Formats: sequence, C-alpha cells, structure tokens
Amino acid sequence: MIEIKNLHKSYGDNTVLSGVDFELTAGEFVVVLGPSGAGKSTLLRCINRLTDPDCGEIVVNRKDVANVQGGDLQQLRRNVGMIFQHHNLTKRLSVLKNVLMGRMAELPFWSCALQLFPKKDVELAKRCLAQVGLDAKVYERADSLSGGQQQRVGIARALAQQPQLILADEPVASLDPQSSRKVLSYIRKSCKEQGIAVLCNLHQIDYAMEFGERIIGLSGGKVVFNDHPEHLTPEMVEKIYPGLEDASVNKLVSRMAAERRELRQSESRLQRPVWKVA
Ligand SMILES: Nc1ncnc2c1ncn2[C@@H]1O[C@H](COP(=O)(O)OP(=O)(O)OP(=O)(O)O)[C@@H](O)[C@H]1O
Repeated sequence: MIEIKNLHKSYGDNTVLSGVDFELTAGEFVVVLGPSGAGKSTLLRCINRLTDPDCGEIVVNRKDVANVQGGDLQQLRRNVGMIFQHHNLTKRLSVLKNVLMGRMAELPFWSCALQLFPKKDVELAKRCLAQVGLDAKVYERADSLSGGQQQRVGIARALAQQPQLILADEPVASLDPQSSRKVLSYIRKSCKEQGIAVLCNLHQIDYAMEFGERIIGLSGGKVVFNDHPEHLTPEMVEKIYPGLEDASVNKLVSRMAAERRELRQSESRLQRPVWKVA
C-alpha cells in the first residue's frame, strides 16, 4: 500500500537518509528503531512532506507523492495522520473539540473558526474517543487529563482524520511504562481494526519487540534491518546501534525474540485447519 523507494535527504553536508527502501501494508504496525540522529524523524517528515526529500519515491496507492504540490499535497496530508511526542493539543479546548480538529481538513473554514461541527463529525469524534477508552472524558478540558490520557486524545484525533497511514514520532517518550503500554496498545488495536498502517518511531527496544509487527532498523541513513521482531538478534541490535555492547540489552533481545517466536508458532497452530477423522 505504501512504498518508500530509494529515499535520500541531506541537510548541507549532513547526509541523513541515503537510499531508504521499505513497504507498509494496510493495518500493519511497523516500528522504526535507530540511534539519536539516525534520521527517524526526518523519515516521517519526508513521508508527509513537512520536509522535501532530495530524491526517491513515496508511493501511496500507486501514486508517487514525493513531489506533489497544491491539492495533491493536501490530499496526501489528509491521508496521513500524525501522533506527536508532546501530543500538540489545544489545552483550553475540550477533549472532543481537540479530536474534531482532526476533521478540519474536511470542513469549511467557518465551521472550524466558529467551532460548529456537523453532527456526523461529532459522532465520529466520540467513537474515536471511545476506541481509546476516553468516552467519560469527552467534555473535559484537555489540560485536565494526565499525560497518557492526552496522548490517547492525540491518537483519537489522528483516527478521526480517517487516514490510511499514521506516523507516530516517539509517542511514548514522555510517558511512564504503564501509560506507554496503554498508548501503544491503543494505537495498534485501533489501527488494526480500521486497516490503518502505522509507522512508529521508538527509542525503546523492548516496546518495539512487544508491539511491532515488524521492525525497521535505521542506521547511518540506511535500513540495516527490516524483519519481524522474532528475527532481531543481539548482532542486529549492534548493527542498528553501532558501539552498543550491552549484555543486558542482548539478554533482553534474545529472550523477547524467543517469546515472539513461540507466540507466532502458537498463532499459526491455531490457524491450521482441523481435519476430522471419520
Ligand atoms: N531542519 C533541519 N536542518 C538541519 N539539520 C537537520 C534538520 N532536521 C534534522 N536535522 C539533522 O538531521 C539528522 C537527523 O535528525 P532526526 O531528528 O531525523 O534524527 P532522529 O533519528 O529522529 O533523532 P532523535 O532520535 O534524537 O529524535 C540530525 O543530524 C539533525 O541534526
């Protein structure tokens, strides 16, 4: 559904992305791992064209959007929802109105300026809030919510946009472990249910292995790993994070890869047809 082909981006002499290639399918939750400065945010910014790539293709629904402008660029941005590290909510507005901001691109200017939203959009926003477990908070001010709840409003806002792809840039960087798991679970579950592909930048290898259906390891501007979490090895982690020689990380990766292998085996056993013996 979404193909990134030979993407390049430099800032002056600083080559950030150097021939990045990968694909995403509908409903797939893919995590991008890489050291600080590897170009993870630049990659997301190129995909929704907040930054223009130097060359390469970004194919969404068989259309290369790497160079589109005007109406086509607006259409691309409608198709791509964003979840930010700091949620970017309007603090003094209600939770519901923040989610309705995700509908802005579809509504006339006056509707947003006067904060008068069609009933069907209000219902959609409420459904999105229910999906992230916030139905009881609809009319509360955004800044009265905890950090984790505010991030879930951010997810609902992205879902209300009804995008084909969600880009999440370190969505749990400022959350405690319990809230982080909740937020990642909600992103994965909601997107799976609605067939939305997710590309999610993370710094935590354990969350990447727990939640990612696939992991893309970015290092030195290139994809050095692109596979299911059960195939991540300590050697691969060192390739993604050069110079990281940490026995506890290696142990964690080996243990989690084994757990994921077991999980996949039991899932495939469940999917196998059962033959009745006459
Ligand atoms: N607007 C910009 N102008 C110049 N250089 C930039 C710009 N944006 C990013 N860079 C540079 O590009 C490189 C990659 O930055 P980027 O933010 O994409 O990395 P990252 O992998 O997301 O890092 P982190 O995990 O720390 O957020 C860095 O060297 C950064 O300084």
